[in-house]
Amino acid sequence: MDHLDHLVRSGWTRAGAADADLPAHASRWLAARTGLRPASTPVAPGSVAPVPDSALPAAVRAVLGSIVGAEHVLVESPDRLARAGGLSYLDLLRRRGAGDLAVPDAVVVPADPAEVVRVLAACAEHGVAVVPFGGGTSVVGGVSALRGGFDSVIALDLARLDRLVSVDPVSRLAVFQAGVPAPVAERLLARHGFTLGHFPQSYERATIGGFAATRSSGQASAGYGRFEDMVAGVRVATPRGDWRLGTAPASAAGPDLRRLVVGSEGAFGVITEVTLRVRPKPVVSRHEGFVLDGWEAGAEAVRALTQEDVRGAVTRLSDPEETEVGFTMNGGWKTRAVRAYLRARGVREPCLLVIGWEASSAAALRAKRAATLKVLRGAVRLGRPVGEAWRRGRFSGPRQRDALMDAGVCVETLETAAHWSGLSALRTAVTAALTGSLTRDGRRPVVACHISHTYETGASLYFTVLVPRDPADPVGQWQRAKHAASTAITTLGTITHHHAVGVDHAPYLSAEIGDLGVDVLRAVKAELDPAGVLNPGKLIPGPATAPR
Ligand SMILES: Cc1cc2nc3c(=O)[nH]c(=O)nc-3n(C[C@H](O)[C@H](O)[C@H](O)COP(=O)(O)OP(=O)(O)OC[C@H]3O[C@@H](n4cnc5c(N)ncnc54)[C@H](O)[C@@H]3O)c2cc1C
Repeated sequence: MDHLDHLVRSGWTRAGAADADLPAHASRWLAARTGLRPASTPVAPGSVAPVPDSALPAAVRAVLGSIVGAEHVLVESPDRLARAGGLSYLDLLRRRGAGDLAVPDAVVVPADPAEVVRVLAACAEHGVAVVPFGGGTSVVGGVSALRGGFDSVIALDLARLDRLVSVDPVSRLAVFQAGVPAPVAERLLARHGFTLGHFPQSYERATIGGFAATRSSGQASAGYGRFEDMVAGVRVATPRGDWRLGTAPASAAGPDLRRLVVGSEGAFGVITEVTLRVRPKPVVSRHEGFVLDGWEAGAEAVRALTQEDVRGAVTRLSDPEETEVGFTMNGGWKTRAVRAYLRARGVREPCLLVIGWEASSAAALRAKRAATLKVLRGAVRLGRPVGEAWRRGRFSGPRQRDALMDAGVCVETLETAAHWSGLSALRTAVTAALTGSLTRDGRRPVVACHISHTYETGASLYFTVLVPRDPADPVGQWQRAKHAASTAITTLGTITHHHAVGVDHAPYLSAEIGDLGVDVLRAVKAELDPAGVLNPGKLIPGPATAPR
């Protein structure tokens, strides 16, 4: 299956680090700033993980083959290794040979929703754990092949559920099968003049079903909303049968059960179709860069833009550290000129703000932009080149992860959100927790942060961490830092704004939703998945969810 080959990977890109080398000036800066030394050699590059023999009994394999076709039950090592986890730093480390890697016993690739229902019924009957697998971009352990209490586990790859089922241009609705990757969805919608407007950084790989299962949020969320806001209906396969929800634009028929499915991370059922609200494709767009002096001024400006409803579809504020990292990674005479200009304007702590407007006409865009500029009177304008450079590179950040890992860097991200009144305290606490945990033996972390999803009442915070890898304990180094950050987050914000719970956040869930909330999730799971085969160890805290 050609389209799955790229999933056998040690990194984000097909070619690994070769896709995005680390420029020499960036390596020099990292060495000076973090203490990175050439001695910080990478763990073995490439996929060196051992693949155990498949534990799936031959009789069960035959049953699954009778449902999806024997050729769609894959048991070869590369196919299984390809679905052994997602794309977190720890996932990538494990594929490079550090720590234990959970490998599924088989990959089952059904063709349609009916086959998914039958596969789930068979797995429930035979006691086989099922890990739904979309694009495999989870960064929280969501696609780790955990068995729970079962002897075997399959990855249920949704790649063949790849159709745009229908478009209703009058109601502006489109029904997609769950395995459609985001770029394909956009291409299919463009033929009808529509867009979803959902562009997370994982856009190039993630799927419609994965977005719905994780309550994803894209870079243009200020204009188009979170993915859950786009979901008008869902079709879900459960071990107890097919379930469809969402028949009208609004309803008072009891609690909104779609909300129970969206964000259920494959623990309640497998989403097979999603009905999505679509929007006319914008005719014009424009991205510009601005600089505010200091985090507080920047956050205040973003709050004003949001609460006065004049932000762009993209509204993204970097803190001083992230702005500095961006300047340094770019390098070159243009960056030097920008720095000199900002100094001349008296800016001491530059915070880059990128605004992207979209509209159906040039006049409408001009009006939107004018309203934004009125609120941004105190900002230094850097103009289109800076904004458009961000737009061009908006999916390329992850490519540099491979090169950074090869250079011996621990590189990872985490995210949270809080109300405006508590946002800066949350940023300070998480930065301090990460810095405190990772400053060791001459290693000094870079902890950078940005706001990229804004709401009337608050915003998300997204942290990027760079620190020389601890060669003695690379896995433990990040686990301790993540635990420190998560502990700080539980008192001030949400444990996850858009990455979902997976394995990594499950131990912190009850602090947010209460033990009663966890019991409600357990009760729903028991009803929909009585045998407990669906994605064990994910979402719902339990013995399998100790911090990784
Ligand atoms: C570099 C990088 C950047 C990222 N940027 C963003 C971002 O900007 N915004 C954002 O929201 N997220 C981001 N993510 C996280 C990730 O891309 C999202 O969680 C995405 O929604 C996952 O989609 P996927 O198809 O890859 O799902 P997968 O990773 O395959 O699965 C995610 C979870 O959902 C379950 N699942 C998948 N499909 C289904 C289904 N059809 N039915 C039921 N359960 C299912 C899986 O079992 C798993 O628990 C990023 C990840 C990476 C690696």
